[in-house]
Amino acid sequence: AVCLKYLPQYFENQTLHHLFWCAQGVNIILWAIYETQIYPRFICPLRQLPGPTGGYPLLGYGLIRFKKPVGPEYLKFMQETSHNGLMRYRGFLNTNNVLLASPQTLAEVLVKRPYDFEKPEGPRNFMRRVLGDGLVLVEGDVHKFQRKRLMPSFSFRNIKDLYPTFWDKSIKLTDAIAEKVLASSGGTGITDVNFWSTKVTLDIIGIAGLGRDFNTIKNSDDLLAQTYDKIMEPSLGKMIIFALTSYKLHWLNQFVPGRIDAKLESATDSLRRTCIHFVHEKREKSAAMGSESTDILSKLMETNEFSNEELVDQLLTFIAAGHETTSSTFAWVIYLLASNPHIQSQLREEIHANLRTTSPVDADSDLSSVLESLPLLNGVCNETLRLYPTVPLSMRTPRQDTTIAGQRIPKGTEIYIVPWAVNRDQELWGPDADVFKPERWIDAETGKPNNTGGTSSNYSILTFLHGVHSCIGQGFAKAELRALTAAFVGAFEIELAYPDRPPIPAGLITTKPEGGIE
Ligand code: HEM
Repeated sequence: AVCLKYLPQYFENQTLHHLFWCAQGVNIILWAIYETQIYPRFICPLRQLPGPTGGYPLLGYGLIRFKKPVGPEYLKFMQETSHNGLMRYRGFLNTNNVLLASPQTLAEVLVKRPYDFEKPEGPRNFMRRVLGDGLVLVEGDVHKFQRKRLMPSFSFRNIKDLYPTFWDKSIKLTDAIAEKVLASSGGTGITDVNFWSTKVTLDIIGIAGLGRDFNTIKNSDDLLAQTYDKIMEPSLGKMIIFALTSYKLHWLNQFVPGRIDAKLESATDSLRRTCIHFVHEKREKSAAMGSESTDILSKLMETNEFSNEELVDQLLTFIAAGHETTSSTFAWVIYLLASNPHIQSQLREEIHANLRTTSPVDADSDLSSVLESLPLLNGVCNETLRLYPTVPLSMRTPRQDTTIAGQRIPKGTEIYIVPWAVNRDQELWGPDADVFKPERWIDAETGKPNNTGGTSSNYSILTFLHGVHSCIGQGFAKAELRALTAAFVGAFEIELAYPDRPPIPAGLITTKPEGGIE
C-alpha cells in the first residue's frame, strides 16, 4: 500500500494483491537465505566449533547418517580434525549439527545431565511405529517411572536364572541346523546364520519377555517372525520413509513407490494386534490361576501400575529391542570367527575343555559362572560388540538452550552420538582399532576377562550407551550371546561360503548384515 501511494510511477499496472504476494515471495527468499547461509555461517554459536568443511551444497553432510554402514564418515571427521570432544558438521539446509567425540562430552550428555536432552521428535515418530511408546521412547518422569518398574526383570539374579533358557534354545538351534542343513549333505552345508539367529533370539525373548515359546526355530513360517523380518529388512524405500519422517515430511510417505508405507503400516498394525492378544491372554490366565511367572510382562502386570495399552507398548519395545540387536550381533560373531579360523579353533578348544556342548544343561551345573569365566569366549563376544555395534548411531537434542563443555548449544540442535566411530577411534583403542583382537578383553596378568578392553575409560565403548537411557538389556544380551556362541562354535566348524563378498551392516535404527551371512 505504501508503494502504491508514494511511488505510483513504478507500480503502474500492479494491484495491492499482486504486490502483497511479491512481498511474500521476497520474504521467503530472504528468510531461506538467512536460515541456510547467514545464520549457520555467521551467527550460530556452533559455527566456530572444529569440523569438516565441504559437503554438498544445501545438503551438507546430511546424507551420511543414511549410509551403509553408518559410522565411518563420523570416524573420519574425528580423526581428520583436531577437537576437544565437541565437533560441528553441516547437515540438511546447512544446519550445524554437533558430534560428541570424547569421554568428557559423552559423560556430560549421557550421564551427568541426561534429562536435559531427549531423542529428537522426527526419528522418535518413526521408531514409535515399531516400538510403541515403551521405555526406549519415553522421556523425563515417565521414563524414570517405567525404568524403575522394569529394572528388577534385568537384575543380575534374574539373568543368572535365564542362562538355562539361553542354553536350551542355543542347543535347539544347533540341533535344527544339524538336522535341516547338514544331515542330508554329509555333514557340510551352506546356511544363512542371520536367518537362524533372528529365530532363536525371538524364541528367547518370547520366553523371557512373556513366558511364551514361539518356537520359530521349528516353525520358521511363524507369522510373528515373518512380520519382524518384513519390518527389519533394510530397503531403500524404508530408508526414504525414515528420512522423510525424521525431517517431519511424513505426509510425503504415501508417495514412496511400492506402497512401502502402507505395507509398513499393515505390518506394524499386525504386531500391535498380536501384542494386544498376548496381553489379554496373560491377564485372563493370571486372573484364573494367579501368577507365579517370572517373565517381564507378568512382573509388570503384578505392579498394577500399567494399563493394558501401556503393557502392549512395553511388549512391543522389548520384543523388538531385545531380539534383532542380539541376533545381528551373533551373526557378526560368526562372521568374525569364520574370517579368523585360528581364533575360532582356540575358542572351540576352550569351550570343549569346559562344557558338554551338545547336551542340555544339568540342573545343578552353574552355567552362568562357567560361561562368564571363559576368557576367550568373553573376548570374542565383547570384541564383536565393539566392532559391530547394532545401534551404530543415536541422537539427542537439548530441551532448552544449554551448554556442553562450556559451549552454548541452542535448543533444537541435533546432537550425534556414534558408537561405531567411538568404538573404532584410534585415540582410544590404538592404531589397530579396526582389528578383531579378542585378547584386548583378557587381562594380561591374571588371564581373566576384563571389562574395558584395555582402555582407560568406560566411554571408549558405546555399544549399549551409558547412563539412564543405556540399554537395560545389556546383561541379558551378553549372557545370551555367550550361550549362543559357545553352543554354536562347540558344535560346528565354520567357514564363509563367499569370502570375497564381505557383508555390509545396513538398516535404519539397528543394523544387520545386508543379505545375511552364509
Ligand atoms: C547386542 C544387543 C543389544 C544392543 C547392541 C543394544 C543397544 C542398545 C542401545 C544403544 C540403547 C540406547 C538407545 C538410545 O538411547 O538411543 C538400548 C536401549 C534399550 N535396550 Fe538394548 N541393546 C541390545 C539388546 C537388548 C535386549 C536383549 C533388550 C531386552 C531384552 C534390550 C532392551 C532395551 C531397552 C528397553 C532400551 C531402552 C532403555 C532406556 O531408554 O531406558 N536391548 N539398547
